[in-house]
Amino acid sequence: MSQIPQFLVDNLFTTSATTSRPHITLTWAQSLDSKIAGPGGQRVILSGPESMLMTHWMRSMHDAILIGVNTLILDNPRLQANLLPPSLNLPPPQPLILDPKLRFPITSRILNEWNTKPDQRGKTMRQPWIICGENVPTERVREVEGAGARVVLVKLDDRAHIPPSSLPSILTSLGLRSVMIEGGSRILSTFLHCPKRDDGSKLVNSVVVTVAPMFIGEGIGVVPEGEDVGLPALKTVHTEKMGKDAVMICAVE
Ligand SMILES: NC(=O)C1=CN([C@@H]2O[C@H](COP(=O)(O)OP(=O)(O)OC[C@H]3O[C@@H](n4cnc5c(N)ncnc54)[C@H](OP(=O)(O)O)[C@@H]3O)[C@@H](O)[C@H]2O)C=CC1
Ligand SMILES: Nc1nc(O)c(N)c(N[C@@H]2O[C@H](COP(=O)(O)O)[C@@H](O)[C@H]2O)n1
Repeated sequence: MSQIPQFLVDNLFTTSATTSRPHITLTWAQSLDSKIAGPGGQRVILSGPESMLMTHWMRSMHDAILIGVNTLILDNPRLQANLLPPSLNLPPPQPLILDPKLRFPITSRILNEWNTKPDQRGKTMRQPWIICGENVPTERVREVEGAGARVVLVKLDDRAHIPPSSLPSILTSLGLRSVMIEGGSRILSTFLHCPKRDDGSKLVNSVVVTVAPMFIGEGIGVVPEGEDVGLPALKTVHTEKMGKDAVMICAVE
């Protein structure tokens, strides 16, 4: 797969997005028993090589990739599109971490890569941007910025979370036209439960799910236990077999 899979081009419409109306894609890989990780949040490789590569193409189609701070802590990801051919010189996606209390570990791999590979900046990686509550102590903000990340202060909701409805305006203020939200469970749940943007329009534009033919058993569900009520209806837009996996592109109704 040396170019973007055509079914993504045909069904995601990220290129028509603008900074004033950013495109939001929610995506994850799950087992047949609807788990995204093992016991205690242990990372599980669900995607086969073909669907993992497809995920990296999707990363490169969006201006930004977003995860929750627990995923950053548990998986220690790089959030790059490093499976794509380097010769294509595709602009790397902007990593965003939703981290209300600024728990971001400055020893994380994503920051280490940024600090130790200056020649790769803007080529294969971008500086991690951490979105946190405006009540975080200034000394902590300085510590994280001093370690090399950018900290973006935003208003929190009454649960001390970054309100999903406000993400579009945060993206607009950061000059980003599209975001691919990769998880984890709590982030997926709050975005799925929040139908509208602050301006009243639909929050999530696309949902892309990789289903791997395996059972995890005990583990982390797509949404946390007890939060599987009140989820929106989805409409299948396209289904594609990728190696051993099935990939579904859906729209929120
Ligand atoms: N298979 C897959 O595709 C993927 C699997 N995963 C898995 O998901 C697991 C982690 O999921 P989970 O523990 O739920 O953590 P998340 O990654 O969803 O992070 C949750 C944290 O994000 C912060 N947060 C900020 N804004 C919000 C908001 N609006 N709603 C909810 N939380 C918000 C909170 O931090 P605070 O508590 O500090 O307030 C919260 O505890 C890992 O095991 C990882 O392996 C992750 C991504 C993809
Ligand atoms: N698409 C997909 N398939 C899986 O099997 C996964 N476990 C994940 N996890 C997500 O990818 C992140 C790690 O990616 P990198 O190491 O940075 O390439 C991880 O944090 C999850 O967001 N995704």
